[in-house]
Amino acid sequence: MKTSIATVSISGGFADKLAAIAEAGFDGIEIFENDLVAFDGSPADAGKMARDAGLAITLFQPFRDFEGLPEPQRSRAFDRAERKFDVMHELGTELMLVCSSVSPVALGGIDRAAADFRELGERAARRGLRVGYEALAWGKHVNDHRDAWEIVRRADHPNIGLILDSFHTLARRIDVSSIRSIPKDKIFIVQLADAPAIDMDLLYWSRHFRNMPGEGDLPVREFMQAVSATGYDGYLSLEIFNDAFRGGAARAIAIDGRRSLVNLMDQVHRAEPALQVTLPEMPDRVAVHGVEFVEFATDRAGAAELDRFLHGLGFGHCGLHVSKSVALYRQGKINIVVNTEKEGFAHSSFLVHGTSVCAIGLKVEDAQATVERARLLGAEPFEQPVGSGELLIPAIRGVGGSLLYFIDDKSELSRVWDVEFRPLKGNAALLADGLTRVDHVGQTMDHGEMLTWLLFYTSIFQTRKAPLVDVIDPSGIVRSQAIENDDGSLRLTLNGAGNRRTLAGHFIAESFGSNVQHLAFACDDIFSTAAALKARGFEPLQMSPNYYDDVEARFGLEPELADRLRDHNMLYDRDDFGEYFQLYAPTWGEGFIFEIVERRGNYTGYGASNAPFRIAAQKRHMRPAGMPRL
Ligand SMILES: O=C(O)c1ccc(O)c(O)c1
Ligand SMILES: [Mg+2]
Repeated sequence: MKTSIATVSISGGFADKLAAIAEAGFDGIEIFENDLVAFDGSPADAGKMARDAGLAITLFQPFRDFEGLPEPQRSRAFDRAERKFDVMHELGTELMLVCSSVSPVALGGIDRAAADFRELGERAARRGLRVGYEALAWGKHVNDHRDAWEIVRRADHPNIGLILDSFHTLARRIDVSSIRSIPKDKIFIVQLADAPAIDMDLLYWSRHFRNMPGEGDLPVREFMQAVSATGYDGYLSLEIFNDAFRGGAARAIAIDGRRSLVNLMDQVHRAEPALQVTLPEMPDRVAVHGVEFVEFATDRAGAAELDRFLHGLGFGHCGLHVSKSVALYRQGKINIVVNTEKEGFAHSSFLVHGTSVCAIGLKVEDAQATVERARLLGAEPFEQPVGSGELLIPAIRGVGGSLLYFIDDKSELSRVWDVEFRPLKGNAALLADGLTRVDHVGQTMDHGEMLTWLLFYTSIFQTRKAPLVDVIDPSGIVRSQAIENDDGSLRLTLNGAGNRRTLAGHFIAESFGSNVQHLAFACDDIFSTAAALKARGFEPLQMSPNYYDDVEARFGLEPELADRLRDHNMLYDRDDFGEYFQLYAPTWGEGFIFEIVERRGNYTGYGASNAPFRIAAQKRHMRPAGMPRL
């Protein structure tokens, strides 16, 4: 697989773009003309910089409004092309992209366009160059790759070929099987982009909302299967026009890009094994069986606070690490690890973020395979020295530099609790209020990071994304993207904060970066859990009385149920598949959220419709009178 990316896809100046692209492991770049025009060296300098960075220049683009012109515009277009051929010569690239004309004076006619391309092919051949033709989805006469291919076919010139761009084909829902019969030698390059399913003007959609394959909703894999069926094995070149990427972190976006291509071709290979795909052997996306543990990093004072809080939720302090200052709290299948070591990863994490979740442990089908796949997708494996008698738990870096550890049943990793912890007898049995497992983990991040982590989780694990949901905070919108596996044993929510005054934004600002903000625990009978917690002195987050009047009216609830909800400060939601009950603890620290939920039937959501009211309640709780408004 040969990978390339258009310079428009990455933020920064030309040198920044090159550095990020090269570091992410791409083989080449497409030079978007504006990036060259903005660059303050010669085209030869730009070409040298790219080659010095180890990058081929795979394409120079775009050349616009060429075909179908009447005279005198036609002759001028050829003159313009010759000027750009000069630039390409200096740059050191041999392929130019001509996109279909949007000129109001352009005339239609496949043969007219074919004749123009034949002549352009002659001129390109004299210079040792090639020209590829791409159908823009909004082209005036040509907006379908099948028409562009017919023009290229009739131009019948070795230096004229077709350029396929997944966006233009898929945005118009053009049948991709039409690609399979195109001779591979006539496909000069393949551009790839995905996009979220939004109903809008094609040009605007393309120029602002494209994203990496796998980050959007277009069937890019099917498109790429059709391309691969031709035998095409040239560059796969990302061409991503996206407002957020233009302002994003160049290195992170480049890594996402490379990850998206490896994942895409792996998916293509698995969907249609007969296709020739050159990729290193890699394990398939790994099945996850749940959250095995959540680890907090803190100090002694923080640990004492957490201890009180966890006891209040019915967790028993039931284990001590054999050699480290690490405590284990348990309830049902939930393991909470509290790490107060004075060195190592957890301690560094505590110094940066304060008391916070520094790691999540996932139960997976195969821990080694997970790290191997993640590594091939550009994730960062993590290792630190382990003490004698401890297990080396495979791990990678996740959101905000935190860790994802992997436990499986295949190896001795499954015995980690017995091997690494001395039981504290008695405590566990005393407590336990019916919490069974982690229902979901909410990770809060800047809005611009959401696609990065969406691709991270969906490319490494057998998971899929749920529809994006807007969570309405009184101070702004927080976008929430759930990622789930089929049996619901893994549910993650990525919450993207747009500003610092939302509860999510405040949390990122105060804890210095993206992190787990929200832990939701499942139970089987939330009313009995609520009663048991109450008996222990647990005081839930106080909801406004108006909420209960509204929820009763909205769902037509029986008055008794509404009263029970009100008595327990419980929240309620319902969808076509089931019901959802939520009980919140008061916010902890700078907005950390513990929640208890019960799903009845097959409720699919996370209570987004309750979010405005619960966030308002949380903010009231966090802002004692006289404190500045959040
Ligand atoms: O938006 C455009 O104009 C444009 C230009 C060149 C391309 O390759 C493309 O896909 C779109
Ligand atoms: Mg394109």
